[in-house]
Amino acid sequence: MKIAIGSDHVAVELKSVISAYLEELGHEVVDYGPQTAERTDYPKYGKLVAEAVAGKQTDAGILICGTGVGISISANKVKGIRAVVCSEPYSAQLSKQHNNTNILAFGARVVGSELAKMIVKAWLDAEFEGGRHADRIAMIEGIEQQYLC
Ligand SMILES: O=C[C@H](O)[C@H](O)[C@H](O)COP(=O)(O)O
Repeated sequence: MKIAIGSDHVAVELKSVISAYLEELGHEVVDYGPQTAERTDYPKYGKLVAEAVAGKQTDAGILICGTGVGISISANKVKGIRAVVCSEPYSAQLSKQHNNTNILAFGARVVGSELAKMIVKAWLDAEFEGGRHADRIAMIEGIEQQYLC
């Protein structure tokens, strides 16, 4: 898979660890920054990765900030994005199986690198189940049509 990754200043180091892990798993990684730990603003990188995923330049996205909250909220403002913030693998897995999430987020101030890898693996390995869940995604898209231009 081709995977977009982005963070803010808090998570530059964890972004490198996760990028290397993704490459070990055989994925192609596109790094949307930042490249240094100089203080910056997570909405910029949430938007860049969300646009890559929504525009189908990449198959999926991973976003990391201090908590994963701000950067996932930012990504979710882009039409077509279903970003989830997780701090354990179970929610990551179910977010793909039931909610067909296309961006995974987590917090560098919340999870360590080994737990982050487990969360990433659970998310990547899971598959959307469709059926009743597809009906609910269609309902989410209905809300999006109403409120996002
Ligand atoms: O949701 C926001 C993230 O956790 C940010 O990483 C955090 O707010 C950055 O805070 P600071 O600028 O104090 O490092």
